[in-house]
Amino acid sequence: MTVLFLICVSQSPEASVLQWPPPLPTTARLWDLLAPVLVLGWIAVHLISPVRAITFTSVCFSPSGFHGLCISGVLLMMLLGLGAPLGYLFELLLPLAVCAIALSFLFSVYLYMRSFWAPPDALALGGNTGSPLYDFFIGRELNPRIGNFDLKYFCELRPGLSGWVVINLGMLMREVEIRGSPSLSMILVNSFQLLYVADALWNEEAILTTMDIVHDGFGFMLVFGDLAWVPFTYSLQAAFLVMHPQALSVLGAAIIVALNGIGYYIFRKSNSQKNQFRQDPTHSSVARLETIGTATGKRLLVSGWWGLVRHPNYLGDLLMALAWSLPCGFSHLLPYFYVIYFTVLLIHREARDERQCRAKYGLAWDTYCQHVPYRIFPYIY
Ligand SMILES: NC(=O)C1=CN([C@@H]2O[C@H](COP(=O)(O)OP(=O)(O)OC[C@H]3O[C@@H](n4cnc5c(N)ncnc54)[C@H](OP(=O)(O)O)[C@@H]3O)[C@@H](O)[C@H]2O)C=CC1
Ligand SMILES: CC(C)CCC[C@@H](C)[C@H]1CC=C2C3=C(CC[C@@]21C)[C@@]1(C)CC[C@H](O)C(C)(C)[C@@H]1CC3
Repeated sequence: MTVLFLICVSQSPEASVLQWPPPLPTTARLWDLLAPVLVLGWIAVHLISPVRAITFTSVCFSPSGFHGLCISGVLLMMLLGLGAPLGYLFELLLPLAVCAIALSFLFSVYLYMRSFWAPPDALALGGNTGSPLYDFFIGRELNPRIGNFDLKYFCELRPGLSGWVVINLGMLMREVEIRGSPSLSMILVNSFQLLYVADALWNEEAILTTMDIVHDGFGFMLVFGDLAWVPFTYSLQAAFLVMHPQALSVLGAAIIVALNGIGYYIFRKSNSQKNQFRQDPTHSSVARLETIGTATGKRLLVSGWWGLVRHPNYLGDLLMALAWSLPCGFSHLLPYFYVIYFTVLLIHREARDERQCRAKYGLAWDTYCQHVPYRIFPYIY
């Protein structure tokens, strides 16, 4: 409901989340036969670049999600060259979201059912409370696979993230149809988010160490998050700009580009530093960093990016989130939905990670917290 509501708001003239009565869609606007064809076709395209089974010691990628993004990009350019009306995605947003939500629900039912045949060691700790509704939501099985095809890993990145980029491009094309050329704001939003998605797919294997893959079950929350929430709510700024053009000065644009650049730099450098340290602590780029030992044998970084705050990667991500909203001006709250939601998500995620690390590392974690007292924002939080 939230996804559909937000799309409706973004397409309404007022674009106000508080407007009353809310801009409800007619049933005709919710359905288009093209939508299920596109959603299923999109998933099928991404199945062509398959993911093999993942164990946390050996991973076979063939080919990478980044190649998948490039192939999708080339296909899209060819379609555009042939005159495909990509701008029609604007009108299709609601039907596409309805299909993605329905698909997420059906797929989660399948995951829930099949989990009863999974061996006990394949189940996730959190998703097996015995309460059917809760377990369905959180997910009972940790890494469900068909043969050696890992369903969670496949859904986490590829269809949703590249779907997000295509929707953004569709919004840009719609703007070109309406106004003759894309606005500076639309170009910035498209470029920033394309960079973010390309980065995620380029560094695809890094998600193997994220909480979602390591700890969480694969249930409705993650399926819906991956296949519906990400493509349809993360693209709200572009959808908003179609009907609500914004004047942006060159100086304003330069400041926003700088903010996104700084955010991306912190995000990428800190994530890469930790990944490198976890893969090979003797590597020259991390070998000189100060660390503390833990009872598990693993060490924790207390200098470099991870000595600045306990989650420098969240800090960078949040700066980028702000830079994606600013091109939409200050007249509406809707384009700031992402940065607000994301702040809540990351604060909650940080608290969850903190609990897990304290349980895992005990006293050593407390020592780390004394060395690095701030969680995400230096001297603030
Ligand atoms: N755009 C979006 O919607 C979302 C984006 N993200 C982004 O995903 C990225 C990954 O985030 P996430 O999976 O939450 O967690 P992190 O990548 O921050 O990983 C946390 C883990 O890192 C290890 N760690 C923590 N501190 C240290 C240290 N000092 N030295 C060495 N290792 C340490 C611990 O694992 P261990 O010790 O076991 O290695 C800890 O559990 C982030 O950049 C985040 O912003 C996340 C969620 C949503
Ligand atoms: C439906 C709920 C309101 C929230 C669901 C949460 C999910 C949308 C997010 C949980 C962790 C995510 C990650 C990314 C996207 C959002 C979800 C699925 C990520 C793929 C984005 C790109 C990053 O570079 C990343 C580090 C690869 C992210 C990994 C976690």
